[in-house]
Formats: sequence, C-alpha cells, structure tokens
Amino acid sequence: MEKKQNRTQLIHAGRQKGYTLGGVNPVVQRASSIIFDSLAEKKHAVANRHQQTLFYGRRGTTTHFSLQDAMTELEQGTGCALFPCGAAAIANSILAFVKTGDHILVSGSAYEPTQDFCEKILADMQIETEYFDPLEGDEISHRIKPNTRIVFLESPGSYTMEVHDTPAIVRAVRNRAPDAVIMMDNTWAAGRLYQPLTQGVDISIQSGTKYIIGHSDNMLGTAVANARCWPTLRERAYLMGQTVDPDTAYQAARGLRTLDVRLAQHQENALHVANWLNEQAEVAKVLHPAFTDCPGHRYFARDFSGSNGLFSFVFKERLSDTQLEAFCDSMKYFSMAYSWGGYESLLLANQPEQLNRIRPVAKVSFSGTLVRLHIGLEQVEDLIADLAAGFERVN
Ligand SMILES: Cc1ncc(COP(=O)(O)O)c(CNNC(=O)CNC(=O)c2ccccc2[N+](=O)[O-])c1O
Repeated sequence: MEKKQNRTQLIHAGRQKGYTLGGVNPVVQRASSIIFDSLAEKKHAVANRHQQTLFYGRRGTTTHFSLQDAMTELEQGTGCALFPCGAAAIANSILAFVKTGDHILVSGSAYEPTQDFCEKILADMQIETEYFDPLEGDEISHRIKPNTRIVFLESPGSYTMEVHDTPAIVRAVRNRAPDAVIMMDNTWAAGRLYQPLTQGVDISIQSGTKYIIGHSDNMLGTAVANARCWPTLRERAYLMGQTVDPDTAYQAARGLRTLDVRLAQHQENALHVANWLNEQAEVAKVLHPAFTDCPGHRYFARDFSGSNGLFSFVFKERLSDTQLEAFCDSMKYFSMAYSWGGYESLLLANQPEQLNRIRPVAKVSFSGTLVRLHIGLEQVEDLIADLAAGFERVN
C-alpha cells in the first residue's frame, strides 16, 4: 500500500533529533572538513560516506541529510540528490546515465533550457535526442530504439500544460527498453500534487527554486531516485561536484513546512482567476490542467491530487508588440519575471511562433498570444482587476 501523502508528513519529515539537536528545525551545519577523533572513526566514515555519515562537506552535513530525508519521503523514493538549481538537477541526472552513442526521448513540451542542454551539450557528445508529443502514451513505444537510454518527461508541460499519461508511457518503455531510465521534471507538482515514482518513474526532478523554496529568494535542484537508480545518481552527482550550501538546504526544508498550505491557496486563487478568464471575450482558451478541455486533463484528474498557481491562457488574437506592451507593462500586481512558485503573481507572454520554435513536435494549435500566469497569494479580486485593466489597455 503506498504511503498516504498528508500535511502531517510535511510538518515532521526530516526533523529527527539527530538533525535538530533538540530544537524544532534542523541545525545549519556549515563544513568543508569533518574532524575524526580516531583512525577507527575515520575508517567508519570512509566506509559509510555514501549513506549520510559526516565525511566531507561535499557529501553533505546534517542540514543536507535532513532535507534529503524529507524530499525522499515526500516523493516516495530511496534517496535525494541536491543541486544548485533545477537546470543542474536536470543536466546531471541525464549525464549520470548516458554515454556517447545513446538515444534519449524527451517530451516536446519540456522546459526550453532542458531542450537546449540536449541540443547543445548532449549533441556534442554524440548523444541523439528525439522529441515526442507530450500526449503520446503507448504510441511512444514506436520511438524506442535498442540504444534508447533515457525517457525524459515533464508534466504538465512548460507553458502549454499538457499532462502525460505517465502509466502508459512507463508500460511502453518497460516493455521495449526495461533498462532505460525514466525521469520526470516534476517541478509543477512540487512532489506534493503528484509522486511519479509511485507510477513507475525512476527519478523525480524538481527546480526547488519554485514552490519548495517558495519565496523567490533562492535556487535549488532536487532529484529523488528509486532503489534501482539511486546509487548511480548519488555517486555520479558527487563526482560531478554537485553540492548545495547548507543555508539553502535549511531554507528549502523550512519551505516544505508551509508547502501544503501555500499550494492550497495558490490553487484556490488560480482557479478563481482561470474561471474568470474563461468568460472573457479576449480569451480563446485557458490552459489549466484542472479544466476539462486542457490537453491530458483526464490524466491530471486521475493522477494528481490538486493544482497550483501556474497556468496559461491564450488570447483570441496575436497581440502586436504595442498591444503586448500595453498589456504587460502597466500591471499593478503581476510582475514580469522568469521563474515562478513564490508568493507573488507573475506573468510571461509568448507569441505562438516563439513557442513553436521550442516545440520540435506537437506544434501549438492556436494563433493567439499565450500568457503564462503564476497566481500568487494576493487578494484574488485585486489580481482579476489587474487583468481586466490589462484587457482594457489592449482593446
Ligand atoms: C519546469 C522547470 N524545470 C526546470 C527549471 C529550471 O530550474 P532553475 O531555474 O532552478 O534552474 C525551470 C525554471 N523555470 N523558469 C521559467 O519558467 C522562466 N524561464 C524560462 O522559461 C526560460 C525560457 C527560456 C530561456 C531561459 C529561461 N529561463 O528560465 O532562464 C522550470 O520551469
């Protein structure tokens, strides 16, 4: 029986006394050198350096161990590797399992820098990347080759919000390439709204920068692996020198304690705004996984326990540069900025041709301007008024 996710888990995960020393929160242990009082102690540390025994700063301190335990429990895995940002978690998780001559499959709606990493760095290593339609399920089996080593998922997809039929993809891959590593960028769900490892995915990756840190004031990457993949991920991330400072690790563990209540408020506010947008004359479509007409909605309804603040909408028209400036530049509460998952509301606009440039397969079917919103914790009426004023400026 899978462990039930619940709020109590997030309040208590990673807070054993060995990490808190009697306080409520884990201590912040800053260290490079760890002192051994005896040769026997040093020998024990060397033999156990891979399993949360203090050995050397790069292997982590009690602060890291606390966060790793909490993330592993949240995502229901065997172990958690920590990285300086989400892009590092993605790149190093892929590099841990590929070699020259391999073929990898990547979702066609994966985050643009993920695709750039494949096109620029993996290509130079003679590793072939093939993109698949994010809505492919069993059909993905036709893309699997004898040298397919990784299948990289991201659900919902960046900007266009397609939800994968992950169990169908897992079945197809396990059937045709049982040794392939299936990894998912699970940033949108924050490990809380969806646990891909419970559906046969091997590694769940997050930009902890988003909802885990939760306040737009630090960057972090996490990758939680199952028993099959954890030893390789752990040792290769270490060999690649991947480490996180203990203060960031502490901040992330602290973010976990309010993750659930923050996500619940983001969800409530976002659904309110999304339903309002769905009634506006300027809007052609709202791309919110909880909406029945969002691509893959039925998989969202089956596999996810809720939604967050991030979704997109499409204007009926492709806004001109002047109209786009009029809409974006004078918002009172929506800021224009990269990233998301903090307490503030954000917006980023993309023209359909810009999106299609990063969609090698499954080109977008709309011609209007797409705006991705991150709905923050503000009073939702203020956010709606801000957007309504933006529509007025465009008309
Ligand atoms: C799903 C997902 N997965 C990984 C990362 C990277 O995380 P990191 O920012 O912690 O490295 C992210 C980061 N998110 N950033 C954004 O959504 C905004 N920025 C972009 O979309 C973007 C697009 C094109 C080129 C560069 C960027 N950018 O983030 O710099 C992510 O959304």
